[in-house]
This record gives sequence, C-alpha cells and structure tokens, in this order.
Amino acid sequence: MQDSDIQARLAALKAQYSQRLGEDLQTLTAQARELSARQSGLDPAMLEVLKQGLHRIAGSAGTFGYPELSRDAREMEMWLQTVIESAAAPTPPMLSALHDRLRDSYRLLATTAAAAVAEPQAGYDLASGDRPIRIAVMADGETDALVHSLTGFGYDCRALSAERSFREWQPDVAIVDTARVDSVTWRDRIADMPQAMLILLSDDTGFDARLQAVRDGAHGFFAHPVDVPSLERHLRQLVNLPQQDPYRVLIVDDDLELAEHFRLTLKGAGIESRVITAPRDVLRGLRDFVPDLVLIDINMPGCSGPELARLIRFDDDWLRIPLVYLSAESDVHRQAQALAQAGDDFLVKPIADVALVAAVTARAQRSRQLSLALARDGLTGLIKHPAIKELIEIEQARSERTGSEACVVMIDIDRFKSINDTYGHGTGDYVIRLLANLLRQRLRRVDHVGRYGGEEFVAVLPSCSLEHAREAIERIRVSFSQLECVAARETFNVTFSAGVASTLDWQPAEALLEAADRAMYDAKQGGRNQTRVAVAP
Ligand SMILES: Nc1nc2c(ncn2[C@@H]2O[C@H](COP(=O)(O)OP(=O)(O)OP(=O)(O)O)[C@@H](O)[C@H]2O)c(=O)[nH]1
Repeated sequence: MQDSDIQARLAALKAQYSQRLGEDLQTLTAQARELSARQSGLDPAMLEVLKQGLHRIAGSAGTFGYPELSRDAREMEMWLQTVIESAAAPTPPMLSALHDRLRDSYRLLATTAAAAVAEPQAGYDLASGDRPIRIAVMADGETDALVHSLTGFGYDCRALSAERSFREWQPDVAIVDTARVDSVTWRDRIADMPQAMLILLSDDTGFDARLQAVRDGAHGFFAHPVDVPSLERHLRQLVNLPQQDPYRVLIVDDDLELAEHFRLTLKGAGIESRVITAPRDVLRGLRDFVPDLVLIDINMPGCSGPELARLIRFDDDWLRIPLVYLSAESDVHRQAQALAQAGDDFLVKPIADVALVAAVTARAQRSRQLSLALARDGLTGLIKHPAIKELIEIEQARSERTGSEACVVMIDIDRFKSINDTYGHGTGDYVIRLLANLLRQRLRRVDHVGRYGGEEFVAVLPSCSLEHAREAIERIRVSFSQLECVAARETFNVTFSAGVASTLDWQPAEALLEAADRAMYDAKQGGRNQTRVAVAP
C-alpha cells in the first residue's frame, strides 16, 4: 500500500471516528441529563454504562487528534469510578455538572473537528536494493587480508586509505581498526561517509573502549584477533535488517475504528497487523497469522484482556510472543493487577502514533530475535535439523501441488576429522562457521540453509531447476576452496562435497533427502571437492 493511500485511509477513519464520537457524546450527555433529573433511586448500572462510555473516549479520542477530549473524558471517568466505589450516591448538582461538562466536550468536538487538518505522518523509509553491499576497510597493514576475506563472501569491499576519499562511492559499512589507524585520520575519513554504518576493531576489550565506540556511533565492535565468521555474521545482520520480513502484530480490540487506526499506523511503518474484534477469535488469529506480538485491549465484552492473556499463555506454542496491553487504563495499580495475571507490558491509550510504532518495533524485534535463536543452531546460526527437515517437506508438498521444481542439496566438509586432529576442535568449529556464513551469503534470500549434523549442511532451494542448483553450489564450492583459513599462524584451504536432488525426481521428502545424500556420497567417492546430481530413477 502506498503511503498516500494509508494517509487517505487514516483521514477517512478519522472522519468516521469523529462522527461516532459526536454520537457517543450526545448519548452520554443525554444519560447524564436523565440521571441528574432523577430525584431518587439512582441506578448503579447506569453509572457503570456512563463510565464505560467515558473510558472508551478516554482511550481513543487522543489517537484521532482530540487529546483534550481524551483528558476530559478520563477525568470524568475517574470521578465516576470514585463515586461508584463509595457508598454515597452523587447529588443531582454533581450530575448536573457532569452533564454540563459532557455538553462542553461535545461543543469542543464540533469546533475541533471543523478546524481539523490531517496531520502529516512521519515517513518510515524501508530501504531496499539488490546491489552488493559496499564495505570500506581501514586497517592499515592488515587491510588486505580483511578485504580479501570479505570479498570472498561476495561483498564489494575496498581499502580505505588516509589519502583516498569515498565520498563518491558511498559505502554501506566502514570497518576501522582503531589500533592501527590514527584517530584523527579515521574520524576525518568517516565524516565523508555519513550513510555508512561503522564497525570498530580494537586491541582493547574493556568497558571504556566499548563505551567510546558507542559514543563514536559504532554499530559493531570487535576485538583482535578478529573472528571473521562473527564479523561477517554481524555485517549480514546489519545490512539485512531493513529487508527482513515485516513484523506481524495481532491487534485484539473491540473498538474497530481504533484498531483499524492502529493497523494503518503500523502499516505506514512497514509493520503488518491483523485486527480481531472478538476475543474468542484470538486462537485462530495466532495460528493463521503467527504474530511477533499481540496488542490486547483490557476492557472487552465477554472476556477481559488479562483473561485473554492467561488463556493464550495456556499454550506453550505462544510463550515466546509478547502480550502487550494497549488500554485506556491509567491507574498504575490496576495496570499492575492486569500484569500480575498475565501479559508482559502496558501501553496506555491514547498513544501517539510514533510512540506506538517505536514500542511495537522494539518488542517485535526482540520477539523475532528470540524465535530465530530458538530455531537456530548455536554455532552457525543456521536452521536446526528438525526445522530444515520440515522445510524440505513443505517444499516437496508445494512442488507436488504446483508442479514447480525445488532442489535439496546435501553438503559435507571434506576430511574434516583431519582438520580437527591437526588444528584442534576450535579451528574445526571456525571452519564450520565459515562455510555456514558463505552459504547464507551466497544463496538467495528465499533459500533455506540448515546445519544437518556436525560438518554436514542442507540447503533447500525453492523454484530452482536441478541445473541452476548445481551451478549455484559449484560456484560456492569454488569460492570456499579458495578461502584462506588461519590457525596458529598457518593458513590452509578446505573443500566440500555436495549432492543435489530435485523434487520432480524424488518423492516423498525422505526419498529426496536420501537421493541428495547418495549423490554427495558419490562425490566423496569420486575424489571429493565436487558436486554430483542425483539422476532420476
Ligand atoms: N570441530 C567440530 N568437529 C565436529 C563437530 N561435529 C562433528 N565433528 C567431527 O567431524 C568429524 C567428521 O569426520 P568423518 O565423518 O569421519 O569424515 P571426514 O573426516 O569429514 O571425511 P570425509 O567426509 O570422508 O571427507 C568427526 O571427527 C567429528 O568428531 C563440531 O561441531 N565441531
């Protein structure tokens, strides 16, 4: 959806809401008039209805551009709450004052709505692009080695010297070795590259050095000797962040207009949301939409927010998803009570659009990171064995359904035992991470890469012919064999063998995986450092 479309929809929603607010205020004014006119027998249920109506306005009017009405409604709501909690009934003059105040609110709405102009929303530019990531490296004597390693991963990497400006080239990332380049020089060079994210390398790993890096605006900090796989992984996270799948938020609120406003506001910031107005639909929403975060209203008919949060928490599948109350409840004790039952956080309505976006983004990001960490192998960050097997099944089923071709690749590092025996287990781990990063970096974003076993990997390549899969893996095989691994001041090269099989030739998923495994075994038998294709039966 275009930004202008979102703005137009938000403006239409505001108009719709303003009309409803006017009607609500008229109804509440009439109710207050009726109450103040009663000489006896004040009905507590009517007070409660009045209070609920004010609560709704308190939580929504600010969002649609009527902050004063929101504040007024909250004050009246709190006054009514005190009245309801105390045994003494309000006197007719008190209710008459309430009526007058409500009438004034209605008048204020009429004047504000007439003068209202749609406020421009902040733009959230989610940059994207397919050119290789540009990295400038300033590391004096060690620049070449780093440039060589990062070029091997497919980055457009160049050395940055004191004499050479990168004003024209504009790198995405600048890596500076603060231990080897004088601070005036690098700060001067960095000033030419305002877009570049800064990664600092240092000999000093202490708190002060890290704090200084934060103050220099660094996005990453690595100590010598630099662990290249970690650096590369960090780089990938930095530059890929804006391109990942949009965060998903499930909004549970019985006020459709308000929920729709939140949905559009989040949409403007690149966040996908789904609105649920009936609490009983929440489980289906969770299953179908698989959100990163759930925003829950507190006061809903039939099921309160805390009840709903507890109900969601019965199911272990949703444990990782933060449940955040988005409510007009401003009383901190009642907020604490809600949180004590279930739920992770509290946002108070009305909430400014930028505050909502910031709060949702921060929490959704943590939730996404946590989910990824749970499904990923600790050493490599790749998908774990069970999850990658599931993805193979999904691709196999899709292929059967649509007739499209997908390929599965089994990859095994050659003579890995001797690497462990010669250089130690730590170096073996380093090699595993190096290959994991290379696979992630060189395959497409739609491809899945998993760690299948110790030094064994599986890649799933959707919408890919057998020949294209073979070519892609061959290119990675050649690059990997040329990467220099360093251990105890010695450099050495490592190779892998691979087997490729197509979903069109092998069913079910288990047979597909076995075919790729057999082809990989053939590659080993054929002398290693090669890719074999599983020929159709
Ligand atoms: N460093 C390290 N080693 C591992 C890990 N997982 C498995 N290994 C080792 O990887 C080695 C695998 O060796 P083998 O399966 O005999 O095969 P290979 O030496 O790779 O030889 P070929 O596959 O025939 O080329 C074993 O020594 C395992 O102990 C791990 O996570 N880290």
